[in-house]
Amino acid sequence: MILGVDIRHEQGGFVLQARFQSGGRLTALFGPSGSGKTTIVNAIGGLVRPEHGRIVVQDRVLIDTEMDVFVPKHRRRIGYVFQEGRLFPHLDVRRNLLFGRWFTPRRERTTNFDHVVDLLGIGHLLARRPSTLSGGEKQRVAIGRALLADPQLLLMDEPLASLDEARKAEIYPYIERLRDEGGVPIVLVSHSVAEIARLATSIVVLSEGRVTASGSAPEILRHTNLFAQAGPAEAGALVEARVLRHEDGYGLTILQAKAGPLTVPRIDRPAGTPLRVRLRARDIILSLHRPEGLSALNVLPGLISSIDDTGGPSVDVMLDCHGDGLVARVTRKSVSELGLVPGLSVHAIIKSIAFDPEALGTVAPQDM
Ligand SMILES: Nc1ncnc2c1ncn2[C@@H]1O[C@H](COP(=O)(O)OP(=O)(O)OP(=O)(O)O)[C@@H](O)[C@H]1O
Repeated sequence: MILGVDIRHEQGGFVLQARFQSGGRLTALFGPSGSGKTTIVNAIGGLVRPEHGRIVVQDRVLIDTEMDVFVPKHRRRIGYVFQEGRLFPHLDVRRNLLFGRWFTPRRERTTNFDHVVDLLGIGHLLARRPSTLSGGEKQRVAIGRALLADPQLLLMDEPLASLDEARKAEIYPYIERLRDEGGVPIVLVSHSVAEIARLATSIVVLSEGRVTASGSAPEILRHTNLFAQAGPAEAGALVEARVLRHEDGYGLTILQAKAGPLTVPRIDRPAGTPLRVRLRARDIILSLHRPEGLSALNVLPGLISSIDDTGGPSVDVMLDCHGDGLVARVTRKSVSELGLVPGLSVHAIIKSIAFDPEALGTVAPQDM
């Protein structure tokens, strides 16, 4: 277990009572404003002292109120990356990066400077002052500074929230590399389902100070009702696929997933690249028979594994498509008229343009 949190804390009229464990390399904390995400991050980092409970990071107990253990902030070895990078304006990038090390005892400094610079692609920025960097570059430097302090855990509290979509897209691949090659587990606070679909290996969903769900990213994202606040059907399945080939004449790429081949708008990655793809529940329709004469390019056969009926007009139908878990959001009327029940074989139909390009990320093969 990388992270174990079981705390109770009151502040103002707000009661946080959060309990979860995560073994994921990137754990996303997701929930509406005021649900307690930052309070949890601050409790892990030592900025908030919870009244009751226990926090364990990489088998090290940071807080245990029953045992009277409270490791002070500066002894925790927790890295922080804030929404605005908080770099020192009077120091160049190299000195900003090295600043991270000053608080780490010499014998514990194991992170290699050049490796971090390379991982984050900031070698060409070393002599520059923060005021001359773009928002995305500043965040990459802030991440590097936190990493060079040799943390046991990296806390990122909405690190991309102040960036526009283009800057976010520029920084995602670096966070993916950090997740897959950085060797430091990450806790990321995010409001965006697309962002966590792309980056998270584990997800903790919070609501009003309580954990409403936690588990692996593919498992949690399939339950669309957990993400109701982000839009009626923002959630969907995460599947792992590889780039099979490109059809340049049509501007398309064919991916291979366990569920079958998937045709998507062209992705500029070489054949063989592993990717995670988010298939939103609202973009999938179901058919009892293999359709013919249909313009949609993706038709995946599968079995209904369960039906999530939360009482509203739409229902989430969980599918097992040769080992890939998909979810389709259909009307309650369709469930009844088509006679959809667990065990029935169906065809999932997805338009190729329905893939969420924002959520298309690379994935380490052992991830999913
Ligand atoms: N120092 C404090 N004193 C009193 N109440 C506080 C304090 N800090 C936060 N709160 C309250 O605790 C609740 C949880 O806040 P928190 O910042 O953890 O939420 P959040 O999920 O991170 O929200 P956001 O997404 O808006 O950042 C809120 O109701 C907030 O008003």
